[in-house]
Amino acid sequence: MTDHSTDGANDIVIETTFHNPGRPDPKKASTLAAALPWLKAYHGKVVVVKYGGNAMTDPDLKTAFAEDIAFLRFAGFKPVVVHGGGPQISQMLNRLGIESEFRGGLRVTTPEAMDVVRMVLVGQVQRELVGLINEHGPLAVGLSGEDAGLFTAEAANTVVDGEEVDLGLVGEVAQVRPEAVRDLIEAGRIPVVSSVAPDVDGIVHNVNADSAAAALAIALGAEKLLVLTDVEGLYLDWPDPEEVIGEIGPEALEEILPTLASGMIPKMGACLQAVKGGVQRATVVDGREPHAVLLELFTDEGVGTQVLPGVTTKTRKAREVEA
Ligand SMILES: Nc1ncnc2c1ncn2[C@@H]1O[C@H](COP(=O)(O)OP(=O)(O)O)[C@@H](O)[C@H]1O
Ligand SMILES: CC(=O)N[C@@H](CCC(=O)OP(=O)(O)O)C(=O)O
Repeated sequence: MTDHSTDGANDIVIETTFHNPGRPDPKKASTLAAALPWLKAYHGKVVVVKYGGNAMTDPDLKTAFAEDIAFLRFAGFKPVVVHGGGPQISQMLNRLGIESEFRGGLRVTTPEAMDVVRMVLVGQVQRELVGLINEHGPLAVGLSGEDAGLFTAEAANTVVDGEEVDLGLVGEVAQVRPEAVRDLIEAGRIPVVSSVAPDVDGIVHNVNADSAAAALAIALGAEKLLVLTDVEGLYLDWPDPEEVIGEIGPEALEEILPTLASGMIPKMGACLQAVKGGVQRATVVDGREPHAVLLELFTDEGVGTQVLPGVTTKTRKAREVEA
């Protein structure tokens, strides 16, 4: 870089290799230019971002998330947010003295607990995210599976240690009518979806947000499902933090799914469902990292765990060695 500053009398031109604080930093331009392939690849494409309750604990993280989502929209993506709020629901249930337990990564939901789930997800978490995104313009519109027939649920039970467990009012998405979400996207809005859904009789069920996000991503023909959580990705041998799986194909994931624990069961199940349903790739990333969405979508470094067809299982370390 050439600095044309002079000493006045002798017009000395000084050659410098460092950034002159008075001038634009060329590194910023190269960071922006490096995003070009991703901007081209995702232009006009639907990206469903699932924001887990565990990645919402810090106000700064939530602000950075809202910035990322607004950024995507202004960069020509079509972002759709599906949010969770498991820890926030548990906190409210505790405050109200209502007991709840998780079986196979899903909350056993009594009618009393269901009222709290709906109140916290739709009335609290969704409202807060809508407000944060709308600090960047009149963009976000909140809705739940109850709005415009978006989701129809059917009762879901699960098998734990070989035994069928009755989960109460837990549902899985049996049908999606994505028209309302599509209308919002086409109007330039950002849908923010809560994972509660009525069954055919109108009884509202508690749907795990990962599986709601997968069902919506499939129905919208999304390019990508991006899942933000509170771990770096899928650990090969949980809870040993040594190895994180960098990429895995659907067949291999299906094989290891029964060996997974707690919240990773519905999460990886949802990624599998999404990819099998035609979503190009599903990625689980660490939402505790500020701007995790931008880092994942605009860099080639491969953060988190990617599920995509046609790859052999690789840990992140193995991938780094290859690169
Ligand atoms: N193999 C694994 N790799 C990573 N995390 C795992 C694994 N098995 C279980 N977990 C647990 O799953 C949790 C993520 O699921 P969950 O708590 O439902 O997150 P979220 O609120 O983001 O949906 C992790 O915090 C971790 O405790
Ligand atoms: C059936 C079931 O377990 N539903 C979840 C819904 C919220 C959710 O999925 O939140 P996270 O994404 O933060 O885990 C629950 O009650 O906690």
